[in-house]
Amino acid sequence: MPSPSPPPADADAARALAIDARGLVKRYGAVEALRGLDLQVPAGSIFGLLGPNGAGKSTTVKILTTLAAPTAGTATVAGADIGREPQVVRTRIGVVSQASGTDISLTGRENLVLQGRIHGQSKAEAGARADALLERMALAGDKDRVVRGYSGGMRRRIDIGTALMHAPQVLFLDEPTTGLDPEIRAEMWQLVRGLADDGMTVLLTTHYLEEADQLAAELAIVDRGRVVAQGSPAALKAQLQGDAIVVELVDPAPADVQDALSGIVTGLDEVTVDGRTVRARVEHGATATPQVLQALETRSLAVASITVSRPSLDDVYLRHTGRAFHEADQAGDDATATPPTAAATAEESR
Ligand SMILES: Nc1ncnc2c1ncn2[C@@H]1O[C@H](COP(=O)(O)OP(=O)(O)OP(=O)(O)O)[C@@H](O)[C@H]1O
Repeated sequence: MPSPSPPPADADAARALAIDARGLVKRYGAVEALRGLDLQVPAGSIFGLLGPNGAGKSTTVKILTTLAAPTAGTATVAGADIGREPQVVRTRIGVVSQASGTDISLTGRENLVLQGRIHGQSKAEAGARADALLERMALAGDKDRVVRGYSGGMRRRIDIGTALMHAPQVLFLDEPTTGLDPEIRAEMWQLVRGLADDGMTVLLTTHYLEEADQLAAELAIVDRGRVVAQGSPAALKAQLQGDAIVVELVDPAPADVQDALSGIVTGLDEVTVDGRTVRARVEHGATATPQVLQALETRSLAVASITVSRPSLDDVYLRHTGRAFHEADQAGDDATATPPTAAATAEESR
């Protein structure tokens, strides 16, 4: 006999999913951009897709927005199957890519109205919706100026307004704040939060850890074509016990520095070395700091600085990929490379 309210067999069954991707694979010739990517995005919230350059974020978005077909795997977006119902998917999604689709020779309002007309709206309907969105995007005062004269932040807002003209259920935002200064970035975050407050699902790709931390209710860390961790930023950080300890040495660290520290400092874990930087996890940062300093001094290794901090998303990334995020981001990832082991260091991504 089934119980009146059985617990869900699968946590995903208990929440409505705006995006449900299973086993996505994408090969470009010999390059395997996606290697079996799974992604479950709850409806009505901001979801961050976080990963360094080349991790596979853009490829994932291209597939989910029906611009590219997966080599293998399936996905539904806003309840429609990307393979069987691509037209339906397209009517239910809005896409803001890094390359703006806005016509800079038209006014802000003309761009939005044009988009509405393309989606089959009457002139009056498109005009009314454009005005409401321009108000929402804080562009009402500039709506009759040509976009060529807009600032970077204003252009980004016009791009978002244009993508919202047909009232999509899911909005894809690809690196929405790249190139914007911090003040404008904060304004953009407010705007995106407002969209989710109104029930829209926002899939945000970013390589800014802080952006993912601030904005995303939940995020997936993508590394070399796979999701290696998914959860709320707080939950992902909470999985890491203890403190992060980072030592900057004056000279490059010798290869055996890990052994030197692990043997002497109690409770030291996950030691990685990257040039002059030594990172580790410790149970109690305050207790371990003098021990670390002493161990390094015994080896005549001069210390430039030492910091102890609570786990950050950088630490989460390091835990799941074996590499520091900024290193992987700068290097770009080689999708054909062998995935690293947990003990791998940033050296591998070079
Ligand atoms: N059309 C293509 N042909 C060949 N290789 C490709 C193509 N598109 C992407 N790739 C490769 O697939 C991998 C994933 O690329 P993708 O653009 O999805 O990464 P990303 O995480 O979005 O990075 P970025 O932030 O730089 O856009 C990379 O190794 C990239 O070089």
